[in-house]
Parts: sequence; C-alpha cells; structure tokens
Amino acid sequence: MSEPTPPILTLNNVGKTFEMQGQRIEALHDANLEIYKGEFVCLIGASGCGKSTLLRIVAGFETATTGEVLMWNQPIKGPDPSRGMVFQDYGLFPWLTVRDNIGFGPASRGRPRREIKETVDHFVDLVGLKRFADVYPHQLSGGMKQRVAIARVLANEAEVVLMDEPFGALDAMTRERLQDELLDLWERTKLTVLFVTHSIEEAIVLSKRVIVMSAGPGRIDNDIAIDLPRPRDVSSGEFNELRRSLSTKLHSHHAKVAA
Ligand SMILES: Nc1ncnc2c1ncn2[C@@H]1O[C@H](COP(=O)(O)OP(=O)(O)OP(=O)(O)O)[C@@H](O)[C@H]1O
Repeated sequence: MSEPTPPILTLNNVGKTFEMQGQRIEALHDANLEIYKGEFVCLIGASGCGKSTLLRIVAGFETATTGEVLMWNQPIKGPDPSRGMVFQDYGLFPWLTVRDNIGFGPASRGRPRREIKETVDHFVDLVGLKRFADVYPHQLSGGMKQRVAIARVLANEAEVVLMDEPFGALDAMTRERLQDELLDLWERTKLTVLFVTHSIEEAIVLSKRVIVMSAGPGRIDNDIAIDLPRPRDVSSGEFNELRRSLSTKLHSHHAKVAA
C-alpha cells in the first residue's frame, strides 16, 4: 500500500508573542493546521486576530515563539522562494519593468539569461500582460500590478502562494475579475494558496476551506470545507446559507471578545 501524501504545510501548536514597549502581545495561540498540496485555503477573522502573523510565520519572515511550522515535514527556518508572498500593496520594484520584476527572482538565483527570458515570457503571457511587459509599475492599473506580483511569485517557482489581502485595495469589478483569474491560474497550476481576506464573500468564492480566526489571543476557531460547485454563484441559496453561517461564526467571536 502506498504511503499517504503528507501535508505541504503543517502548523503544530504554533504561538507568537510580540514584546512591544514592555508589553506582551499574544498574536497567535496554539494554532494547529494542515494544508495539502493544491488546496485553496482562506483565513478570515477580525482585525488583529493574527492572520498576517500566521502568514508571515509560514513565509519565514517571523519565527514562532512556540510550536513548529513544517513544509513537507521539514521545519521552516526562513524565507524561501518555494513560499511566495503577494501583498496588498503589490511590493513591486518601481525602478524595474514588468519583465524585470517578474524575472528578478530567477535572475538573483543566477539562472541563465535564456532560461530567465523563457520563464518571464511564459508568466507574462499567463497573466495576460504581454503588451505591458516593458513598462514600469507606475504605468499599470492596480489590477495589472497585482497580476505582476502574482507572476513574480510563480516565476520564482513558488509551490505555496501566500496572499495577504491581495485584492483589498482594488475596486469591486477589478477584484471580481482578479478572483476569477486567480482561480483559473490555481486550477491550471495546481498551486497551494493560503489567502487572507476580510471578505466573507471572497472567502466563499475562492476557497476549498475557510479557516475562521478570532482575537484576544489570536487563534483558529473553525475549519470549514466549502463544497459548492465552481464557478460559484453568489446569489444561490447555498452560497447565502454559507455566508450567513460564516457571518454568525465571526460575529459570535467578536461578541465573546467584547464581553
Ligand atoms: N511586529 C509586531 N510587533 C508587535 N506587535 C505586533 C507585530 N505584528 C503584529 N503585532 C500584533 O499582533 C496582533 C495580530 O496582528 P496581525 O497583523 O497578525 O493581525 P491581522 O489579523 O492580520 O489584522 P488585520 O486584519 O488588521 O490586518 C495585533 O495585536 C498586532 O498589533
């Protein structure tokens, strides 16, 4: 019998406490989570409940105070291109063209020029920016910038894409279009995505699983499978039922914290 595939990411009793001006802030308490290759998982929860902290620990930008974080059963010891982060403010280099932004990772890892060109051409095409390959970030719309940021992570051979409210700064129409594009990319590339959002609707549209977090201290409260067929119809009864149930869960946590 073949061995079961291990999770791509594992969090075992992960905690994070920050020290700030003599105060201790428990940003994350005893978080346990397993994510399997190819899953699209959204983290949702009130402001300050530790979503970004959890993402940054997985990225390797922060170290956990307690517990362990593993990728393919190996401890995460720092940032690595296999875990690429996409931020709300894009994080592009303004002095580089779209092409050079996307090729930055492979170039800094010393890949041959021809290979870099092929990689960049492939990803520029994949995110539909062929016509804009030689322009600078300030010449792009927000949606286009976010596509460059995603292509940059993919060109760097990320297996896991960590997205911290990537569409939060975009207008509703652009946001919906990018959600569709991201789902299309995800289906084609079989990426594993861990995505932070404040929007219940966005979480249900995108996810295979929604992780509900709560504050004071930050922790994981629920892990909910979203089994709706794709593409998801935001006006369907089942979608609304899930929206209501997630909203109730989020608000009951707020109420507990406030009490
Ligand atoms: N570098 C830091 N130093 C001190 N405290 C921090 C630091 N980073 C985060 N925190 C604290 O940890 C807690 C969790 O913050 P975090 O940014 O992870 O929450 P969040 O759920 O992502 O919030 P939001 O939805 O508002 O972005 C907050 O109380 C925050 O003030």
